[in-house]
This record gives sequence, structure tokens and C-alpha cells, in this order.
Amino acid sequence: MREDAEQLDISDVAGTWVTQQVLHDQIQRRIAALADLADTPLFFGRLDFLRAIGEDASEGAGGSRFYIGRRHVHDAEGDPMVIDWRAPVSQTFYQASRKDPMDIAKRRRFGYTGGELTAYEDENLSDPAEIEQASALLAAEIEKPRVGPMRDIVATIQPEQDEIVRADVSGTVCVQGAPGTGKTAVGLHRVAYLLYAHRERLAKAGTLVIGPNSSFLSYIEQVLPALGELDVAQATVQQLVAHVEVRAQDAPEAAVIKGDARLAEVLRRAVRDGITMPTEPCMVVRGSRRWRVPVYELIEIIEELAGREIRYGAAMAALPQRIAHAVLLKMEQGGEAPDDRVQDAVARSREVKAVVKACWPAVDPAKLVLRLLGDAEFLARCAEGILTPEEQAAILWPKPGRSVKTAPWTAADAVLVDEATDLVQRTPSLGHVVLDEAQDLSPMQYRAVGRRCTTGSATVLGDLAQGTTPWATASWPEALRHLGKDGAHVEELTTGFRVPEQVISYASRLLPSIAPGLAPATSIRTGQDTLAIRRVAEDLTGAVLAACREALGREGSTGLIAADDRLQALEAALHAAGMPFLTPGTETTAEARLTLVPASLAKGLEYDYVVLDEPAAVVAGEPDRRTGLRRLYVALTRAVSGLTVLHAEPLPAELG
Ligand SMILES: Nc1ncnc2c1ncn2[C@@H]1O[C@H](COP(=O)(O)OP(=O)(O)OP(=O)(O)O)[C@@H](O)[C@H]1O
Repeated sequence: MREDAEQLDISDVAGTWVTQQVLHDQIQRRIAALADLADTPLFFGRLDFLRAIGEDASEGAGGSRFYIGRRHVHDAEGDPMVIDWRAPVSQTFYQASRKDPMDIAKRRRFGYTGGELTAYEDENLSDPAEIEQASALLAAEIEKPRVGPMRDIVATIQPEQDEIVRADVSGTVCVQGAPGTGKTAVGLHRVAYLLYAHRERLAKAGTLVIGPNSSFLSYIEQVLPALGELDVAQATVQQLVAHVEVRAQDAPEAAVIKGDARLAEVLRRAVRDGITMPTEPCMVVRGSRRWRVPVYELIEIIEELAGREIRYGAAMAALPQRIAHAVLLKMEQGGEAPDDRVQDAVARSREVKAVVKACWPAVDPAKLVLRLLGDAEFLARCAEGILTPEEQAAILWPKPGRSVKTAPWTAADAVLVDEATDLVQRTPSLGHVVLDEAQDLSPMQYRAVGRRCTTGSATVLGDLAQGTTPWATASWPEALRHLGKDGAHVEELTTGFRVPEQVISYASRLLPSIAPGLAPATSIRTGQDTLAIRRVAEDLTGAVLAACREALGREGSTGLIAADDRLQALEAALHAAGMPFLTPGTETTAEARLTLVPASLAKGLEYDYVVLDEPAAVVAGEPDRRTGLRRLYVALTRAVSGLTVLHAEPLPAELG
């Protein structure tokens, strides 16, 4: 297939230079999408149906045996050899069970080692005599040591995950799931699925994956390309709203108020604050005649525009045409027969422009927010009855910014500028947005994401117990309301694929203090001796390094997680000991398998072995106890095969 694509000759295709380039570009993309990945086998499963499938129901109709793989592969005649895992017929591979065999006689799973086929395993689903056994291949695949970035899970998607992956494109899905239940994996596979099922529509409108920080984004960035999807954008919320340069930090109280949805109304008022009713009529001179639109008529036009649900900028563009239309009516009444060109000319006339400038002035969103946060009187006028005087005082900049370029913008301010920008001009909507680690967003941030999928849908993924921002969300229905996807379905995933049972049940002791409503997750990893807790009397750092060496003696990656302010000391010690280490998000290799992870960046990441330095310091690193314990919960749930906790100070009492 790749050779076919490479050999396509477009030199004598008729068309302009531009169409030639577009065609060339498309062929290059096709070749790239068909690239051979040495470690990625083309198929991982086989389905033998009891009978032939109806022509319309499957991609490769006509036979009753299908190989399931990462992408569609056909032979020289164009007949399918491997069916894409996203095709309707492939769903049976994930959903069929002994209870509901879905017409499957045999399901075969293939096992690979480094790209080489080394095993297979059969389930005769329709044979009542066969005894059900847990799949060893499935277990081996799930328990593979982790080196390098996140991998796809197409071969082992579980039935409850598959349902979310294939949920209808028109609806927004929200997934609450404990650490390691596969939320991120499911979100990424869902985009791949939606692009397959609705390629035309989604490729045009665009798709986007939003993650908490760039370490996380680089950790997940290879999953979609491995599934043949090269065009899904990735960003953090901060990158989406980068209208101004962030160079300051808010106090938590100020950030909470700035992230509150009430700010949307404050901004709406601020944008419209400049709308002024005219006190003089508008006189337009055309040739030898003068036409007059009286004050009351101008007021009517402006009030009508102000009352409509259109963007400030769109109304500003419509106003001169409305006034010109009023002039036109008067011309007709006066016996003239003006056409559209006359209306345009009147709309562009100096007199009409002057009215627009005075009554509906242009708004620069960044300048507007600059004024709002720097001018107490203006803020008081816009926030009257919405924010208390104390709240207003809390969000005012201590020193007003002089210009958009030099002002002390914070991350929360940038979100306000984004809201103001949208009030002036509608933000274009994408086809689908996946929002990961969603629990950490403020209501205003949800709004920023929501306006990027107003006509599309979203997949919202998160865990209320892992919310570590002062504005972290307490309820999904509320978050979805801010997102503009009120009433979306909330699913829960509770089977953990990452964290061993011993470790997750230890971490779950924190749940009553950090998220009382949530049920603890279970785990498919039941290995013994996965958790070690060591009290260290002296030289904590030395003991931590020894624990890292011990972990590095085994296969896979090791993450050393520590409170942010312990990082410098640990870095120095690692250097002194001659132990090379990476920063989060950089790829682990066979030579460099140790990553030093500040607790604040651990979210969403995972390592085979985790060494956790001083839990009490992780808790103390946050402004309040609940957030500290949640940060600790995140740090405790990053390990795939084993966790070693080292402490000199007493462990937090909540750990029991
Ligand atoms: N069905 C599956 N088969 C194999 N591996 C899986 C499956 N589901 C999830 N995993 C693996 O489990 C690990 C955790 O998944 P993921 O990171 O998506 O979880 P998460 O719910 O987003 O976790 P967190 O809340 O910590 O961010 C990953 O290594 C993922 O590949």
C-alpha cells in the first residue's frame, strides 16, 4: 500500500500549481500515515464468525474470518486483509463475551515481542464446554514494563472502555475515573475513533486534545500518530488563551475570584460599558440634499442591536448599515430611488462613522481587561451587585498595568482576555475537544474550552480526588454546565490498569479526606510486595538514592517524585552520585531510565517503579491541607510495578 502511494504519478494531472501542491501534500501525508513502525504489528486479533456477515454490516463482507489491526490493510486486488480496529465489525472483538458471544465462534489474540509474533491464544466463545480463563496475553500486554512515552491500547481495550471510545459523536461524554483507570487512553482512542467514523466533518472542523502541561503532552504525543492520526492538535488551556504574556502570579484568593463564572457577566458589562445613546441627530449630505435621522430613531436602532444576542463586534459592524437603511427609507419617502450602493456609501460616510464611534466604540479585549483590573472605579461600575467590594479589591492589580505589553498579567487574567475576545468576536468551534485532567479547571477556564466546541462535542476526563487547584471542581454536572454541555452523560471507570492493588488501596485511605463521595478503585494488578514504606532516621537523601538504585536494578522506568522544594537538594545529590536523570515528559531510553519528578508535574504520568520522597513535604508544599493530601494521592498513584515511600518526618495521619 505504501509503495502504491509512493508510486502515484501526478505529473500530468491537470490543474493549477496550487491543486498540484495540495495533491502532492495529501500523498505525502498518506505515505507518512502508512509508515512502518518496527515495534507495531499490523494485526493483534482474529475473529471467526459462525456465519458470514451481511454485506452492509462490515468492511470486509463475504468472509467469516477477520484479522483486526491498527489500520486497514488490503491486498493487491484491494480486498481487505486487516480490518481497522475502529470499523463496526471490529467492535465485536472488544465486546463479545461468553455471555453474549455475538456470533463469534473463535476469538484469537496474538502476542508479540518487539514486533515479532510469539504467541496466540484462542477463546471459543460459542462453545459451552470450554471453561472461561483469564487471558494471559491480555495480562502480559497490560503488565509490560513502561519505557518511553505512552502507548496505544488498541489490542486490549476493555468492554466498558470501548463503550466510551465509540460513544456517539454528537454527545459530550464525561468520565470520572480513579488513577490509572485508562481515562487518558480512552480519550485518545476516542478521537481516533471519531476521526475514522466522521473523518470528513471532523478533519475539516479540527480536533484538539487539551492536557495540563507540556510534560504531559509530550508523554502522550505519540499515541495518535501510532494509530495513523497525525492531525490532532494538542495544547494546554494556557496555550489556548495566550493573548497576553503571563508574567505574574495571583494569590490563590484572587485566582479563585478571577476564575469564578460571575466574571463572565462582569466582562459582558465591561465590553458594553462604552455604548452611549446619541444626543444629536445624524445628518447625512447626499448631493444637494440633507437627510436627518432623529435622535429617537438612532436610540431605537442602538437599543435593538444591544438587545440582540449577537457579538459586540458583529453589532458594531451592523450599526452603520442600520443607520444607512434609515436614511434610505427617508430618501424613498422623499421621492428618490436609491439602490444598495447608495446604502453602502451612506454607511461609510463621515457622519455615520462619527455616530458609530461615539455610540458603539471599538473594544480591544486586552485593553479592556487591563482597564478593568487597574481602574477601581470602572471595576466597581461593572461588578456592581456581582462582586462584593472585598472581592473587587482582591482582584485589582496592586499597581495598574501601563500597557498591554508590560502589565502584570497572570494566567487567570489571560482567561479573562479570552472571554472578552469572545464577547467581541465569536471564537470558531472545533469538531471535537478532549479535555484531560479536567478537574483542575476553573469555571472561566471551562468556558474558554467550551467556546472552542460550541458546535462540536467534547470528551471530559478527570478525577475529582486529583483536583489540586484552589478552584478545582467539586461536581461534574456543574463543570459541564460551565462548559456549555449541560446534562452530558457522566460515566465512571473503576478498574485500574496501572497501580497495583496494594498501592491503590494504601492511597485510597486518603479518599475520605480528599473526595468523600468517591468509591476506591480496584486493580487488575494483584502482585505482592509492590509497596514498601521506610522510615529513615538519618540521611533521607542517601536512602532515597539507594532506593532509586534498587529500582533501576529492575526492568523499566523509575520515577523519583518529591515535593517541589526538595528538588534542588535531590538534583545535587544525583549529580554528586553520578546518577543520570531526566525531566518529566522526556523520553526514557535504555540508558536513562530515571526521571526526577516534582510533585506538581506528576499528574497523568506513570513509571514502573516510583520512589516517593517525604510525603509530609509533598503535603506541606500546598496552600491548604486538602490540596496537599490530593497532591500526595497523585504522587502515590504513579507506580505500575512498585512504590517505595521514604520518610524522615511522620507520615500524614490521614494515611492511617
Ligand atoms: N485496556 C487497557 N489495556 C492495557 N493497558 C491499559 C488499558 N487501559 C489503561 N491501560 C494503561 O493503564 C495506564 C493508565 O492509563 P491512563 O494514564 O489512561 O489512566 P488515567 O485514568 O488517565 O490515570 P490518571 O488519573 O492517573 O491520569 C496506562 O499505561 C494505560 O496504557
